[in-house]
Amino acid sequence: MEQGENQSAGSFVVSSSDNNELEDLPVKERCFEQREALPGEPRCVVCGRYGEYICDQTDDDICSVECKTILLARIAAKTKPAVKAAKRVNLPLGDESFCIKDINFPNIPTLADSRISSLRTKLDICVKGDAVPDPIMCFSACGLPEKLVHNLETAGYCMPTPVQMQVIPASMSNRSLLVSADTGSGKTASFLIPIIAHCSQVRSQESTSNQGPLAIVLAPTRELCLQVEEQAKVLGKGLPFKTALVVGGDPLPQQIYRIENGIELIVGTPGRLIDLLMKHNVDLTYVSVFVLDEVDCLLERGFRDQAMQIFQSLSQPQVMMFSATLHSEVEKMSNSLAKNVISISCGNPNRPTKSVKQVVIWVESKKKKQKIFEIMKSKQHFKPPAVVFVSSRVGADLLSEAITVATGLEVVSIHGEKTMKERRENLRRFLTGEVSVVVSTGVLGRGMDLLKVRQVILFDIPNSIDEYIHQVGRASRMGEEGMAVVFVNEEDRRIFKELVQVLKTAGAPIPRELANSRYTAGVYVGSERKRKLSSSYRNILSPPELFHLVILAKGDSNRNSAVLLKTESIGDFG
Ligand SMILES: Nc1ncnc2c1ncn2[C@@H]1O[C@H](COP(=O)(O)OP(=O)(O)OP(=O)(O)O)[C@@H](O)[C@H]1O
Repeated sequence: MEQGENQSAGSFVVSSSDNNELEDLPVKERCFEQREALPGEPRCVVCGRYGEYICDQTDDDICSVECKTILLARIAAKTKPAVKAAKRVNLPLGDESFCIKDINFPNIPTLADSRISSLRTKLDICVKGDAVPDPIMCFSACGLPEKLVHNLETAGYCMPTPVQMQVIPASMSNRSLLVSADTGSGKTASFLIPIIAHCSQVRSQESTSNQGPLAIVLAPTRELCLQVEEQAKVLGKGLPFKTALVVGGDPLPQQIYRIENGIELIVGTPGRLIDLLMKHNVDLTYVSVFVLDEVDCLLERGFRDQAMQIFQSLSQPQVMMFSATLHSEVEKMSNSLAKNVISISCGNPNRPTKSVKQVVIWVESKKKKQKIFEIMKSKQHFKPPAVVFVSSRVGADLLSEAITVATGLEVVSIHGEKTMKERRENLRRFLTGEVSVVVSTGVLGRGMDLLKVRQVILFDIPNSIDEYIHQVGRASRMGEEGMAVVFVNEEDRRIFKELVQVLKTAGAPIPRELANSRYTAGVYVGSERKRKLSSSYRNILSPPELFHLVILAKGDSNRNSAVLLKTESIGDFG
């Protein structure tokens, strides 16, 4: 069972599917003993066979001890390439030019407190806590290793995003953090950059032979762990920084082997990590950074006990907690995990990112399939690649097959009952554009950076408004415009109130049935932005593609006197 799947779980236990049949296979000695790689699987960089484990001295996939030896010999023979000096970002002088503390240039005067707070306001950053470090404006401003700055440039990260501007210096001053920022705003790099800097600094100074992990990142799904580890490898390339991925469905012996051979960062799901820690003695003495990505989810019933168990096996680490949705309960819990926590909030957390247009359609359950077929057959409304979210595993399989039959589109599904191999392969096919639609349960709902996706369809609305915010957020990364089409009907009444509030704040059209429902009683659905709302409505829905849509007259709190904007002609979405 994973985050976002519609099965009552009770407490999370390591399921048997977490330990698949491959687990007991030993590491291959010889190259010929290894099997051929299937499409999408990692390949050995030496012979091209299945890359069963990763060579500990590099980040490359390797099939066997034999190929590892060849690879290391090749590396040793090569001369070290020259490292290009990191480019400095030259900020223009004048009113809009800020110079924040730069350890490379200690003589440059820094901003007065009032300018710092005005800078934070401009960047939409709010901070709470004692002695919060000033934001940085460029990556080279806080003593990151040159190689890391180079890797950031190579990855196309020219400037930090607002959340990174504040989180990186705060984290590098060893403070524990609770961070909320929009979906797709760069939270992952904001914790990976300080972790990589810390690990490579420790390793380059260390006199002991300790090779145990220095940092742990927990995330609720395997796919998210995979993605975070992948990003860590890209940003930490060429530094004394190695990672281990500890997720269910992948063989445990390889994960243990990798950790035993010395790594700096473990990225894992709580269940599998506990499993590994119980079966194998891993020295956690030197773990000084503990990250909870999607912390609100990790501190929910089901994950909380395991996350706490892992936390308790560490000795007072710096704790960094991240999510696009945070509430006071998590804030209270975060204070029990660490002292003197800094709270950082960027942009518009607890709301869907502004760059996604929300289009909510009232559709009765038995008509949902027909509606999604119509959308996917419409050149005007279907904007692939698209992610369709459903509430159950069976539903994901059935719907993906049904879409293929009805539209001819090739569709894959991803959910917790599939093997890790199938999940990896389906995700790869989707991300490489081989298939244009993926139907998923909540396992792709949080944290997944599905870069090209600009459309999500919430076929089943999730159980909570927080999951709604995360799922809608898959349609936009770094402020790119996207669209979320949301099917709603009476069965979703548990979420009506919050949904109406969210739609209202975004200036999104509210279907008449939703606005008039008795379950939205008490929520003022009138809008002070009628004109703006109407025009945004027209942008999305040029006739004849009209919903049953109401927009209340300005200042009119009587929901029954709603002004009904065109209900007669119902087009593709109707
Ligand atoms: N400084 C930067 N410059 C350019 N691109 C960046 C920068 N930082 C992050 N990105 C890119 O922005 C995208 C979104 O980042 P990320 O996945 O970390 O968002 P997030 O805030 O964790 O979102 P979510 O809440 O959905 O998990 C990624 O593709 C990432 O590579």
